[in-house]
Amino acid sequence: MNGSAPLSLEEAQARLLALVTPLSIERVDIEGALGRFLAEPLHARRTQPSANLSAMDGYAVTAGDMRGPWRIAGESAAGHPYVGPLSQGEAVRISTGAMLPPDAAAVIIQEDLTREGANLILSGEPPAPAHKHIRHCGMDFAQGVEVLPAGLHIAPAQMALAIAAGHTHLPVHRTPRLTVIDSGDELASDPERCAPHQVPASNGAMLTAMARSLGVDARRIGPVPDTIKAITSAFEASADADLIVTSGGASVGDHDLIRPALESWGAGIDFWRVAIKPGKPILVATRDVAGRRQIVLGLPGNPVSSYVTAYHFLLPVLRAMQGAARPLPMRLTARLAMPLHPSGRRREFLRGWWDGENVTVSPLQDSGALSSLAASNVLVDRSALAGPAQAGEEVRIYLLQNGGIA
Ligand SMILES: Nc1nc2c(c(=O)[nH]1)N[C@H]1C(S)=C(S)[C@@H](COP(=O)(O)OP(=O)(O)OC[C@H]3O[C@@H](n4cnc5c(N)ncnc54)[C@H](O)[C@@H]3O)O[C@H]1N2
Ligand code: MOO
Repeated sequence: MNGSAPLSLEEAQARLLALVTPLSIERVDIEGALGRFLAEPLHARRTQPSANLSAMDGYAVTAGDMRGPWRIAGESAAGHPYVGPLSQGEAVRISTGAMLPPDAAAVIIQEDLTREGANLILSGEPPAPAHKHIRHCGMDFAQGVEVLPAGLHIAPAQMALAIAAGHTHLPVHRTPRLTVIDSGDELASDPERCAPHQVPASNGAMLTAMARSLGVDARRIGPVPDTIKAITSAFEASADADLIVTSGGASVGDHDLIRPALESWGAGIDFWRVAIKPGKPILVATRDVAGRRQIVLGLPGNPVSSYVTAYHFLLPVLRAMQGAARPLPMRLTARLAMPLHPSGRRREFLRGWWDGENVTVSPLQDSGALSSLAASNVLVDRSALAGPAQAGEEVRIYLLQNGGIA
């Protein structure tokens, strides 16, 4: 394993996602489905709008009767339709969202009309085409059509559509159970009591928080000392987890014990090392027991390496377990606000700030520097062995917000 070459990011992501089977399907209350992924295509239970409606405030008139004058026959307000017949020479006062009387064929907006007692005179222009201000029955969707595909992320707009389509519950995949293990003798669980040879165990909380943003049921173990026995015990205590994430101990030092602990626990290592900076020593392992698969992600301990690998691997695998059709973050294009030095032998993800147009790369790119990560909203994607880049050149970026998915 030590001798094999690091995988590319895309190869490694594909190998990890190929290990995933989406979790079982359950039906949950629609608000509880927010942030999750639709497990089956959703069909409309009703037609929207379910009648012809006015899109403007004005007056409804019959076909071929666009010049007036008209006599005002009644009113159709939202929720209170006009039920009587409507003849040529008559108009019905109508508000936005109100049902069009069955005999009406046009709505003239009130700005184009003048009211004189019970009569109405055209003072502006009639609508062209005549049906311009009418929202026709089924304009949004018809009963029975697919309104949302399986695998879609359920955000507020998708939730609203599902409600409008007549649903109170949605099919989603069960949320993954995740265990996050901090490992390292130098880790202090209390940041207020941290000796100079120690470091606060910030990765566990950070990784748990990233996972919880996907609604995942995450729990933490540790900090766990650097012994194979202690790490193996932490794996054994994670028997119910679908996914186990470790941070630290993934590299090549004498105290980097995640790989031997995985082997002693009976897990098989699928791959170790990806040609990215930060994040090279990431590993992926699996343990299949009684027809159930547990996936282990061993993330590097450096805080920014942990974050970047969680962004590219942990969040995608959690989305895939929840049935996401597009589990990977999306890449956008931006312009550099400043020149960049040539890059090294690994593809690099540089912390930066994107103002919506230009991106400024942080001068501090050490993989231990949380300060520049916390001041960033994007990762700039630099290919391996890229030459110098000039200000104004296009670069690819990943948005950190919302894990980089829309
Ligand atoms: N000779 C080599 N040394 C290293 C290599 C290499 O290829 N050859 N790779 C380097 C790279 S790249 C990385 S990334 C690191 C990752 O190493 P580990 O995953 O073994 O991480 P640790 O050594 O345990 O810790 C690194 C660093 O991060 C701090 N840390 C660890 N856990 C936490 C935590 N839960 N919260 C906050 N900070 C944490 C730890 O104290 C260390 O400072 O290896 C390089 N070495
Ligand atoms: O991959 Mo390490 O994450 O360069 O610091």
